[in-house]
Amino acid sequence: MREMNESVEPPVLEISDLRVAYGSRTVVDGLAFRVDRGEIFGLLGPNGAGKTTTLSALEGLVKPLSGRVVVNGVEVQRYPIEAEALLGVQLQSSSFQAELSIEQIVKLYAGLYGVRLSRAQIRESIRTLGLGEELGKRFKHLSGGQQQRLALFIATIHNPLLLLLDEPTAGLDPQSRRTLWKRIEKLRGDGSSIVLTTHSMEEAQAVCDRVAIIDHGKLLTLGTPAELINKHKDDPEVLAVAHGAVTLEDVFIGLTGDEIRD
Ligand SMILES: Nc1ncnc2c1ncn2[C@@H]1O[C@H](COP(=O)(O)OP(=O)(O)OP(=O)(O)O)[C@@H](O)[C@H]1O
Repeated sequence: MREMNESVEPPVLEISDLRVAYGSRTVVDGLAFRVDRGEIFGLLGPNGAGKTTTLSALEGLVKPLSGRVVVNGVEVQRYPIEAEALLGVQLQSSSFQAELSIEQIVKLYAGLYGVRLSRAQIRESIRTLGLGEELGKRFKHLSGGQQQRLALFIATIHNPLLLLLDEPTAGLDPQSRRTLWKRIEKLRGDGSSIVLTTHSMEEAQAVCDRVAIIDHGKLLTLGTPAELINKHKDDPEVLAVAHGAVTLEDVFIGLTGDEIRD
Protein backbone atom coordinates (compact mmCIF):
# COMPACT_ATOMS: atom_id res chain seq x y z
CA MET A 1 0.00 0.00 0.00
CA ARG A 2 1.30 3.46 -0.86
CA GLU A 3 1.43 6.04 1.87
CA MET A 4 -1.08 8.85 1.30
CA ASN A 5 1.65 11.50 1.05
CA GLU A 6 4.05 9.45 -1.07
CA SER A 7 4.66 11.31 -4.32
CA VAL A 8 4.12 9.22 -7.42
CA GLU A 9 6.11 10.24 -10.49
CA PRO A 10 3.95 10.44 -13.60
CA PRO A 11 5.03 8.07 -16.34
CA VAL A 12 7.33 9.63 -18.92
CA LEU A 13 5.18 8.04 -21.59
CA GLU A 14 1.69 6.66 -21.43
CA ILE A 15 -0.17 5.40 -24.44
CA SER A 16 -3.66 4.02 -24.33
CA ASP A 17 -5.87 2.36 -26.92
CA LEU A 18 -3.64 3.53 -29.77
CA ARG A 19 -5.02 2.70 -33.20
CA VAL A 20 -3.47 3.76 -36.48
CA ALA A 21 -4.62 2.88 -40.00
CA TYR A 22 -3.21 3.45 -43.45
CA GLY A 23 -6.31 3.69 -45.63
CA SER A 24 -8.62 0.89 -44.58
CA ARG A 25 -5.80 -1.16 -43.03
CA THR A 26 -5.36 -0.95 -39.26
CA VAL A 27 -1.67 -1.50 -38.47
CA VAL A 28 -1.62 -0.45 -34.80
CA ASP A 29 -4.56 -1.99 -33.06
CA GLY A 30 -5.28 -0.90 -29.50
CA LEU A 31 -1.75 -0.64 -28.10
CA ALA A 32 -1.34 0.47 -24.49
CA PHE A 33 1.76 0.70 -22.33
CA ARG A 34 3.66 3.08 -20.11
CA VAL A 35 7.32 3.91 -19.75
CA ASP A 36 8.76 5.15 -16.48
CA ARG A 37 11.60 7.55 -15.83
CA GLY A 38 15.02 6.08 -16.55
CA GLU A 39 13.69 3.01 -18.34
CA ILE A 40 15.02 1.49 -21.53
CA PHE A 41 11.89 0.06 -23.12
CA GLY A 42 12.13 -2.24 -26.14
CA LEU A 43 9.35 -2.38 -28.71
CA LEU A 44 9.83 -5.74 -30.40
CA GLY A 45 7.99 -7.36 -33.28
CA PRO A 46 8.54 -9.00 -36.65
CA ASN A 47 8.75 -6.98 -39.88
CA GLY A 48 5.53 -5.09 -40.45
CA ALA A 49 4.32 -5.56 -36.84
CA GLY A 50 3.70 -1.81 -36.47
CA LYS A 51 6.75 -0.66 -34.48
CA THR A 52 7.78 2.28 -36.68
CA THR A 53 4.17 3.36 -37.05
CA THR A 54 3.82 3.35 -33.27
CA LEU A 55 6.94 5.52 -32.94
CA SER A 56 5.57 7.85 -35.62
CA ALA A 57 2.35 8.22 -33.63
CA LEU A 58 4.37 8.93 -30.47
CA GLU A 59 6.19 11.67 -32.38
CA GLY A 60 2.90 13.09 -33.60
CA LEU A 61 3.80 12.36 -37.23
CA VAL A 62 0.79 10.19 -37.94
CA LYS A 63 -2.70 10.89 -36.72
CA PRO A 64 -4.15 7.98 -34.78
CA LEU A 65 -7.70 6.77 -35.35
CA SER A 66 -8.06 6.65 -31.59
CA GLY A 67 -6.07 6.64 -28.40
CA ARG A 68 -3.94 9.00 -26.39
CA VAL A 69 -0.20 9.55 -26.27
CA VAL A 70 0.93 11.47 -23.20
CA VAL A 71 4.55 12.46 -22.64
CA ASN A 72 5.22 13.57 -19.07
CA GLY A 73 1.65 14.76 -18.72
CA VAL A 74 1.59 16.50 -22.14
CA GLU A 75 -0.84 15.10 -24.67
CA VAL A 76 1.03 14.87 -27.99
CA GLN A 77 -1.99 15.41 -30.26
CA ARG A 78 -3.21 18.48 -28.37
CA TYR A 79 0.12 20.12 -27.55
CA PRO A 80 2.53 19.03 -30.29
CA ILE A 81 5.05 21.82 -29.77
CA GLU A 82 5.32 21.28 -26.01
CA ALA A 83 5.57 17.51 -26.55
CA GLU A 84 8.24 17.90 -29.21
CA ALA A 85 10.49 19.73 -26.76
CA LEU A 86 10.38 16.66 -24.50
CA LEU A 87 11.17 14.21 -27.27
CA GLY A 88 14.42 13.25 -28.93
CA VAL A 89 14.16 11.32 -32.17
CA GLN A 90 17.05 9.67 -33.92
CA LEU A 91 16.91 10.62 -37.58
CA GLN A 92 17.77 8.10 -40.27
CA SER A 93 21.17 8.69 -41.88
CA SER A 94 19.37 9.56 -45.11
CA SER A 95 17.71 12.52 -43.38
CA PHE A 96 21.01 14.35 -42.87
CA GLN A 97 22.46 16.81 -45.32
CA ALA A 98 25.09 14.60 -46.95
CA GLU A 99 27.32 17.45 -48.15
CA LEU A 100 27.60 19.20 -44.77
CA SER A 101 30.52 18.60 -42.41
CA ILE A 102 30.02 17.21 -38.91
CA GLU A 103 30.68 20.61 -37.43
CA GLN A 104 28.12 22.25 -39.72
CA ILE A 105 25.52 19.60 -38.90
CA VAL A 106 25.97 20.00 -35.14
CA LYS A 107 25.75 23.78 -35.51
CA LEU A 108 22.63 23.49 -37.66
CA TYR A 109 20.72 21.21 -35.27
CA ALA A 110 21.86 23.11 -32.16
CA GLY A 111 20.32 26.17 -33.84
CA LEU A 112 17.12 24.33 -34.77
CA TYR A 113 16.64 23.13 -31.20
CA GLY A 114 17.54 26.52 -29.75
CA VAL A 115 20.59 25.16 -27.93
CA ARG A 116 23.40 27.69 -27.54
CA LEU A 117 26.78 26.10 -28.10
CA SER A 118 30.03 27.99 -28.63
CA ARG A 119 32.44 26.84 -31.32
CA ALA A 120 34.68 25.37 -28.61
CA GLN A 121 31.74 23.46 -27.09
CA ILE A 122 30.75 22.10 -30.49
CA ARG A 123 34.29 20.90 -31.09
CA GLU A 124 34.47 19.35 -27.63
CA SER A 125 31.20 17.45 -28.14
CA ILE A 126 32.41 16.16 -31.46
CA ARG A 127 35.64 15.06 -29.80
CA THR A 128 33.79 13.19 -27.06
CA LEU A 129 31.86 11.39 -29.80
CA GLY A 130 35.21 10.05 -30.94
CA LEU A 131 34.86 12.10 -34.13
CA GLY A 132 37.47 14.77 -33.39
CA GLU A 133 39.60 13.64 -36.31
CA GLU A 134 36.63 13.88 -38.66
CA LEU A 135 35.59 17.43 -37.77
CA GLY A 136 35.60 18.75 -41.34
CA LYS A 137 34.50 15.54 -43.03
CA ARG A 138 31.27 15.52 -44.98
CA PHE A 139 28.49 13.45 -43.48
CA LYS A 140 28.35 11.19 -46.53
CA HIS A 141 31.98 10.23 -46.02
CA LEU A 142 31.51 8.98 -42.45
CA SER A 143 31.26 5.25 -41.71
CA GLY A 144 27.87 3.82 -40.71
CA GLY A 145 28.93 3.67 -37.05
CA GLN A 146 30.12 7.28 -37.11
CA GLN A 147 26.86 8.40 -38.72
CA GLN A 148 24.82 6.57 -36.06
CA ARG A 149 26.87 8.12 -33.24
CA LEU A 150 26.34 11.57 -34.67
CA ALA A 151 22.62 10.90 -35.19
CA LEU A 152 22.25 9.84 -31.55
CA PHE A 153 24.11 12.94 -30.40
CA ILE A 154 21.86 15.20 -32.50
CA ALA A 155 18.76 13.45 -31.12
CA THR A 156 19.85 14.30 -27.58
CA ILE A 157 21.31 17.76 -28.15
CA HIS A 158 18.37 19.37 -26.27
CA ASN A 159 18.45 16.88 -23.35
CA PRO A 160 15.09 15.26 -24.11
CA LEU A 161 13.21 13.45 -21.39
CA LEU A 162 12.19 10.71 -23.78
CA LEU A 163 14.30 9.37 -26.59
CA LEU A 164 12.78 7.38 -29.47
CA LEU A 165 15.21 5.19 -31.39
CA ASP A 166 14.15 3.12 -34.39
CA GLU A 167 16.65 0.28 -34.82
CA PRO A 168 19.60 2.33 -33.54
CA THR A 169 22.13 -0.46 -33.96
CA ALA A 170 20.97 -1.88 -37.30
CA GLY A 171 23.85 -2.57 -39.65
CA LEU A 172 26.58 -1.81 -37.11
CA ASP A 173 29.57 -4.00 -36.32
CA PRO A 174 29.91 -5.37 -32.75
CA GLN A 175 32.31 -2.58 -31.71
CA SER A 176 30.03 0.21 -32.92
CA ARG A 177 27.02 -1.52 -31.38
CA ARG A 178 28.71 -1.71 -27.99
CA THR A 179 29.73 1.95 -28.20
CA LEU A 180 26.20 2.96 -29.07
CA TRP A 181 24.69 0.89 -26.25
CA LYS A 182 27.11 2.48 -23.80
CA ARG A 183 25.92 5.89 -24.95
CA ILE A 184 22.28 4.85 -24.66
CA GLU A 185 22.87 3.52 -21.13
CA LYS A 186 24.68 6.73 -20.21
CA LEU A 187 21.70 8.77 -21.42
CA ARG A 188 19.46 6.63 -19.25
CA GLY A 189 21.86 7.23 -16.34
CA ASP A 190 21.55 10.96 -16.95
CA GLY A 191 17.76 10.74 -16.55
CA SER A 192 16.35 10.11 -20.05
CA SER A 193 13.92 7.31 -20.79
CA ILE A 194 14.37 5.44 -24.02
CA VAL A 195 11.95 3.62 -26.28
CA LEU A 196 13.69 1.67 -29.00
CA THR A 197 13.03 -0.96 -31.59
CA THR A 198 15.44 -3.72 -32.41
CA HIS A 199 15.40 -7.04 -34.19
CA SER A 200 18.18 -8.33 -31.94
CA MET A 201 16.55 -10.27 -29.12
CA GLU A 202 19.99 -10.80 -27.63
CA GLU A 203 20.48 -7.04 -27.36
CA ALA A 204 16.98 -6.53 -26.02
CA GLN A 205 17.50 -9.20 -23.38
CA ALA A 206 20.80 -7.66 -22.36
CA VAL A 207 19.89 -3.98 -22.38
CA CYS A 208 16.15 -3.36 -22.06
CA ASP A 209 14.56 -3.00 -18.63
CA ARG A 210 11.20 -4.01 -20.09
CA VAL A 211 10.03 -5.07 -23.51
CA ALA A 212 6.71 -5.29 -25.32
CA ILE A 213 6.32 -7.89 -28.05
CA ILE A 214 3.77 -6.80 -30.63
CA ASP A 215 2.45 -8.36 -33.82
CA HIS A 216 -0.20 -7.21 -36.30
CA GLY A 217 -0.34 -4.01 -34.26
CA LYS A 218 -1.44 -5.79 -31.09
CA LEU A 219 0.36 -6.25 -27.80
CA LEU A 220 1.18 -9.91 -27.22
CA THR A 221 3.11 -9.67 -23.97
CA LEU A 222 4.98 -7.13 -21.85
CA GLY A 223 7.45 -7.29 -18.97
CA THR A 224 11.13 -7.53 -18.11
CA PRO A 225 13.00 -10.03 -20.30
CA ALA A 226 13.32 -12.34 -17.27
CA GLU A 227 9.59 -12.07 -16.53
CA LEU A 228 8.66 -12.90 -20.10
CA ILE A 229 10.96 -15.91 -20.18
CA ASN A 230 9.51 -17.10 -16.91
CA LYS A 231 5.93 -16.48 -18.00
CA HIS A 232 6.21 -18.19 -21.38
CA LYS A 233 8.91 -20.81 -20.87
CA ASP A 234 6.38 -23.63 -20.66
CA ASP A 235 4.17 -22.48 -23.57
CA PRO A 236 4.14 -25.34 -26.12
CA GLU A 237 5.00 -22.92 -28.99
CA VAL A 238 8.03 -21.65 -27.07
CA LEU A 239 9.23 -25.10 -26.02
CA ALA A 240 8.96 -26.22 -29.64
CA VAL A 241 11.53 -23.63 -30.80
CA ALA A 242 13.89 -23.59 -27.77
CA HIS A 243 17.24 -25.32 -27.78
CA GLY A 244 18.18 -25.66 -24.13
CA ALA A 245 17.47 -22.81 -21.72
CA VAL A 246 14.63 -20.63 -23.03
CA THR A 247 15.77 -17.22 -24.30
CA LEU A 248 13.86 -14.05 -25.14
CA GLU A 249 14.28 -14.97 -28.82
CA ASP A 250 12.53 -18.31 -28.19
CA VAL A 251 9.66 -16.46 -26.52
CA PHE A 252 9.53 -14.00 -29.43
CA ILE A 253 9.45 -16.71 -32.10
CA GLY A 254 7.08 -18.87 -30.05
CA LEU A 255 4.60 -16.00 -29.75
CA THR A 256 4.92 -14.51 -33.24
CA GLY A 257 5.46 -17.70 -35.26
CA ASP A 258 8.37 -18.68 -37.47
CA GLU A 259 7.00 -17.75 -40.89
CA ILE A 260 8.90 -15.01 -42.73
CA ARG A 261 7.12 -11.62 -42.94
CA ASP A 262 7.25 -9.21 -45.82
N1 LIG B 1 3.13 5.13 -45.15
C1 LIG B 1 2.53 3.93 -45.21
N2 LIG B 1 1.48 3.71 -46.03
C2 LIG B 1 0.85 2.52 -46.09
N3 LIG B 1 1.23 1.43 -45.35
C3 LIG B 1 2.28 1.59 -44.54
C4 LIG B 1 2.99 2.82 -44.42
N4 LIG B 1 4.00 2.66 -43.52
C5 LIG B 1 3.92 1.39 -43.11
N5 LIG B 1 2.90 0.73 -43.72
C6 LIG B 1 2.48 -0.65 -43.46
O1 LIG B 1 2.09 -0.73 -42.11
C7 LIG B 1 2.51 -1.98 -41.53
C8 LIG B 1 3.37 -1.67 -40.31
O2 LIG B 1 4.58 -1.07 -40.76
P1 LIG B 1 5.72 -0.59 -39.75
O3 LIG B 1 6.77 0.07 -40.58
O4 LIG B 1 5.10 0.19 -38.66
O5 LIG B 1 6.24 -1.99 -39.19
P2 LIG B 1 7.57 -2.31 -38.40
O6 LIG B 1 7.15 -3.19 -37.26
O7 LIG B 1 8.30 -1.07 -38.06
O8 LIG B 1 8.37 -3.18 -39.47
P3 LIG B 1 9.96 -3.32 -39.73
O9 LIG B 1 10.48 -4.20 -38.65
O10 LIG B 1 9.98 -4.01 -41.07
O11 LIG B 1 10.56 -1.95 -39.77
C9 LIG B 1 3.26 -2.71 -42.64
O12 LIG B 1 2.39 -3.65 -43.21
C10 LIG B 1 3.64 -1.64 -43.62
O13 LIG B 1 3.69 -2.17 -44.93
